Amino acid sequence: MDIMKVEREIPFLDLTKDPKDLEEGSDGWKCLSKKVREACEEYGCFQVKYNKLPTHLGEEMFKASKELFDLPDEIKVKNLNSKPYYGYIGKIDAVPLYESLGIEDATTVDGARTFAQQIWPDGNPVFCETVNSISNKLYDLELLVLKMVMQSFGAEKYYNSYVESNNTIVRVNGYKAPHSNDLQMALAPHTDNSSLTVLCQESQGLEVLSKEGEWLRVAPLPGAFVVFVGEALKAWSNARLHTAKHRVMTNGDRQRYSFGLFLAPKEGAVIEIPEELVDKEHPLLYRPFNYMDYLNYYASNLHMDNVLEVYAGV
Ligand SMILES: O=C(O)CCC(=O)C(=O)O
Ligand SMILES: [Fe+2]
Repeated sequence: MDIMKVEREIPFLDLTKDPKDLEEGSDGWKCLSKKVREACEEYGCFQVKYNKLPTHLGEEMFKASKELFDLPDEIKVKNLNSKPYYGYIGKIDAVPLYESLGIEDATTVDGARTFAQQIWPDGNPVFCETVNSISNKLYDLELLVLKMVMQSFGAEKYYNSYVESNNTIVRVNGYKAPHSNDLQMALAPHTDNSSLTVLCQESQGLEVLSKEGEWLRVAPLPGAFVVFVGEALKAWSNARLHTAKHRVMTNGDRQRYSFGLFLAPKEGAVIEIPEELVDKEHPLLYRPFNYMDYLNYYASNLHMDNVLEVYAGV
């Protein structure tokens, strides 16, 4: 008899089951918070179903993404930003299929407009509307995850100031078709530098490295999102939370699209581990550090593994 190999998967959490689960302090909420924290500790990520986000919004976003990536290169490169990883990324020899654009403060009307005016002479109001609505929903989901994690660490008093010291950036990713049957590395393994990332992939390709060193495929479930812990929140948590390396592998003749909302510390924000997360079993691992200085250090040391440990480790 054949023994079927069951593929391991990252945790899946359904937030749409019972509306009471999302009532802060309810039993359902406490139970979900525990699961969220455990997923962030063990995997550094999880898939989640979240009903505040109607599927048509995701479809509109993918349609807009396709139009964006069909534009000539000389237009796309107009998406400039002085901060590293906030603007156009592409034409990288190691990952020639990958292209990405960044929309800073995508939750605000001004943020979406600033981006759209870089790309379209008329500022594409329809695109702005789509980006604003979707990023606000994804932002709500990130805040929910952040609150659950902080509460379960008994560190909820830091929630408001943490939220205030962060802003958002949407990255829209396009991967050219590899035109090969063999899987190609479309995006190299990395961890995100954000506090949290919520990602939506239109088609398969995303893989996550487990703590056991196994690449786990993440299936694109309809209406589901992938939440990743980023280096900023890992640092804040005194490395109680894990950051998972992930990559994109593609083959065939189809382009691939994804987009993500990154919650990340603002310019000037300092990451400092709260005393609630330091004890005998969890000695202090990082000194307080300026996030943007860390990000610039990261950008100029791309060959380095464990940049956070090197930059801020004590
Ligand atoms: O396209 C994907 O599925 C992954 C994108 C990603 O990891 C990123 O933008 O940081
Ligand atoms: Fe990523």
